[in-house]
Amino acid sequence: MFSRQVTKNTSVLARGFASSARANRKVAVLGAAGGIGQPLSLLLKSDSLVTGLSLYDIRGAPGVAADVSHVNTNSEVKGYEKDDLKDALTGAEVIIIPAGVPRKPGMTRDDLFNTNASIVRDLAEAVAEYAPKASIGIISNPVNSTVPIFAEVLKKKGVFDEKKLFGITTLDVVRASRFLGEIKKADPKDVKVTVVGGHSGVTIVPLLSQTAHGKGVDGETYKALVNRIQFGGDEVVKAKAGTGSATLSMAYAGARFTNSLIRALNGETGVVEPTFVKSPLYESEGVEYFASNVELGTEGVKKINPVGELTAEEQELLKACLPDLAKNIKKGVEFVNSA
Ligand SMILES: NC(=O)c1ccc[n+]([C@@H]2O[C@H](COP(=O)([O-])OP(=O)(O)OC[C@H]3O[C@@H](n4cnc5c(N)ncnc54)[C@H](O)[C@@H]3O)[C@@H](O)[C@H]2O)c1
Ligand SMILES: O=C(O)C[C@H](O)C(=O)O
Repeated sequence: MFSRQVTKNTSVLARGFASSARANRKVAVLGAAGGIGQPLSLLLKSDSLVTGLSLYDIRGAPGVAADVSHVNTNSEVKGYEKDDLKDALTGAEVIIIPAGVPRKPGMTRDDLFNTNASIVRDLAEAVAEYAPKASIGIISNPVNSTVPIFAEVLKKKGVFDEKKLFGITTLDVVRASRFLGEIKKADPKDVKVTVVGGHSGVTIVPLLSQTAHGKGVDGETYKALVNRIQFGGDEVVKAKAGTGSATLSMAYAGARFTNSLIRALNGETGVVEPTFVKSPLYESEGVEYFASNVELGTEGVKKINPVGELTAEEQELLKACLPDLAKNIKKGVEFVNSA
């Protein structure tokens, strides 16, 4: 799937680990029996960089694990459910979390807060206890709030490392690349779009001017494209008519992010992914977490790239994003600290 990377991976692994044991890259998926969790687990099983898979869900993960474990790649797969979180997390180096409820038509991501905030908080407590040094990727919505929730729990437990906590916003760039590719009749693999901000509605800020294909898009086409990137999630929620939100494209995006993270942890240089992290970029405006292109390294976040030059339209988009994002972040922080 990630063939270009895989070719590169092989050479990096060959260089970095030829004379030693293969790096332990055990990945835990929390929420592994869900709409995202199942295809994500399959994609991770087919990633040669993943050496072990620990699949946890409150229900159903042992069945998913038994199924996925028959795929003939080298990694070990184990399934855990109910109270087995300790065993699921022990030894995990990367933890990807799609646990929580998805939207139904008419809902915003923030409407999921009441249910998902406590799920994410409880999982964070377990991670702090059983895998405090792991790198963590959060998929559960609302990402703009669940990442701060996770961070606050880790801070309270004294194990927060801002280099190792990521909100997964890869789906926004996957969509942007596909939608712009459709308009420009270009292969999406050649269409790289930077998307910054957060992961919901107007907090999603595509920077089309920064890509050759996006530069010439203007007028109504520009407006419609920005709207489609910002509200692509709603398109899927509506089409699924009450049965959930994006699962397959999210699994693809989550597997891509995980593959990039592991390549960087393994020592590959120049690995850049967009992700929602603790960021200095707009901290002075009360926005403590922000998604931008982030260079990943052996310790997690290596360098947070600035947003670059913006057009007047993009400045307007950013102006609309920041207050909403600040509110979502504050809500997450207060959820943990007012309890
Ligand atoms: N970041 C993104 O771009 C993005 C994209 C799509 C969906 N999402 C979000 O991902 C989440 C999951 O979506 P889905 O479609 O897979 O939902 P789903 O309902 O199909 O699956 C969620 C799974 O989480 C499990 N779960 C619930 N509480 C748990 C807990 N405490 N520990 C472990 N597992 C638990 C459930 O049993 C279920 O199997 C939603 O919040 C959704 O909004 C985020
Ligand atoms: O739209 C949703 O609720 C799920 C996800 O955040 C998405 O962008 O598809």
